[in-house]
Amino acid sequence: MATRVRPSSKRCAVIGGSGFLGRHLVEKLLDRGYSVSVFDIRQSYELPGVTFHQGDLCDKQALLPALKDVSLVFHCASPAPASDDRRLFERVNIQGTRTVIQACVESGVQKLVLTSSASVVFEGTDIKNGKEDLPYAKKPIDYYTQTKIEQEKLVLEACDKEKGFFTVAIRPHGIFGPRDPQLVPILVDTARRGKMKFIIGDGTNLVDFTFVENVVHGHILAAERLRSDSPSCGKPYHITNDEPIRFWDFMSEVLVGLGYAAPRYHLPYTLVYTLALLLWLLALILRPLMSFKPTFTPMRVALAGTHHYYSCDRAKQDLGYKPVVSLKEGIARTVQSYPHLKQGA
Ligand SMILES: NC(=O)C1=CN([C@@H]2O[C@H](COP(=O)(O)OP(=O)(O)OC[C@H]3O[C@@H](n4cnc5c(N)ncnc54)[C@H](O)[C@@H]3O)[C@@H](O)[C@H]2O)C=CC1
Ligand SMILES: CC(C)CCC[C@@H](C)[C@H]1CC[C@H]2C3=C(CC[C@]12C)[C@@]1(C)CCC(=O)C[C@@H]1CC3
Repeated sequence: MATRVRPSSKRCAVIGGSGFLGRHLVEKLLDRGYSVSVFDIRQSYELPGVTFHQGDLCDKQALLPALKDVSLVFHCASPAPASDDRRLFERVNIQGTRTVIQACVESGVQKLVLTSSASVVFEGTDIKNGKEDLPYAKKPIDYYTQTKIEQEKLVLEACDKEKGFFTVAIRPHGIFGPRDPQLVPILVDTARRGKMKFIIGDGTNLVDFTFVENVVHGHILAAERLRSDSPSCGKPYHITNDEPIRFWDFMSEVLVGLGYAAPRYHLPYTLVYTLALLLWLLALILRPLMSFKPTFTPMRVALAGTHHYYSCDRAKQDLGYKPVVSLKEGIARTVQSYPHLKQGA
C-alpha cells in the first residue's frame, strides 16, 4: 500500500508570489529557511530556493503541481483594485479562491493563510480603531472590496479542525514599501500631472498605512502559530503599523521626500466624492465605446477623506504581533527605493 508522504513544514507555496507583497513574503520565508514554491500568472524574478509555477489560480490542474509536498500555503493573489473589472474580480477572487481551497484539501495542505484586506468592513464612512468584530460592509464601495469579502468568508469557513485543515485571514491596510506598483507610483503620476495640489476635506482624517515588512511579519506569525489548539483558526486579523497618521500628512511626506510639493488647498469632501461618482458612472457608460480611467475614483476619494484605522490588539494577543519597522523608517526606506520617481529624474 502506498503511504502518503507528510509534507515538510518548511516547504510552502505562495500564490501571487510574483506580486509586491508576495515577493517580500517569499524573500522573508527564504531567510527563515523555508523552500518556496511560487504560483503566479506571471513570473517577475528568479531566486535560488524558489520554484516557479506559472498559471491561472482558477485552473486547479495548473495549481496542483505547485502544492505538491507543501504543508503551508499563502494566498496573496488578486487582480489590482484599479482594474475595476467586476467579472475578473468575481472569477479570480471568488471562484479562484474556491479552487485554491479544493486544491489545498486535495494536496493534503494543512495551513492556508489568506491575504484579505481591512477594507472588507469599509463602506466609505469613518472607522476609528475598528476591531475584527465589525460587520462586513453591507454596501461595499467597489467590486474589489465586494469580492474580497466573499473570498475571506470562503477561506475562514473552510477551516476544519477535524480534518486538520487550518485557515486564517490577514487584513492589512494601505501597504507601502519598495517595489509597490500602486500607492507611490499613482501618487507621483498624479503629482506629475499637476493634480496633487488639493486636500480632500479638512485634512485631519487618520488612516493606517502599513510598511510591507510588517505585513509579511504578520503573515508568518499567523502561519507559524496556526494549529488545532490555537485561537487563530478560522479568524481574521488586522495587521497595521499601529501608528495611525493623517492621510494627507502621509501623502505629503512621500511627495516632499521625492521632491514634489505637498498639497495645500482644501476642497469639500462631498463635492469631490459626488464628482468622482459621476465620472465613474460616465466611464462605465462609455466603456463599450472608449476606455478612460479617472484618477479620483469614489474609493480613492473615500479613502482620502475619511478616518479608517484599525486596532491590531487581536493580532498582538493571539499572534504576538508587534510592528518591526516604524512608520518613519518605512517612509524613509520607501522614498529611497524610488530614485526613478524623484522630481526631475
Ligand atoms: N496593496 C495594498 O495596499 C493591499 C493589498 N491587499 C491584498 O494583498 C494581496 C497582494 O496585493 P499586492 O501585492 O499589493 O498586489 P500585486 O498586484 O502586486 O500582486 C498580486 C499578484 O497576484 C497575481 N495574480 C493576479 N491574478 C492571478 C491569477 N488569476 N492567477 C495567479 N496569479 C494571479 C498577480 O500576477 C500579482 O503578481 C492581494 O490579495 C490584495 O488584495 C490587502 C490590503 C491592502
Ligand atoms: C489620487 C490620490 C487622492 C490618492 C493617491 C494614493 C492612492 C493611490 C492610495 C492611497 C490609499 C491606498 C489604498 C489602496 C490602493 C492605493 C491607495 C488608494 C487600497 C485600496 C489597496 C487595496 C486594499 O485592499 C485597500 C487599500 C487601501 C488604501
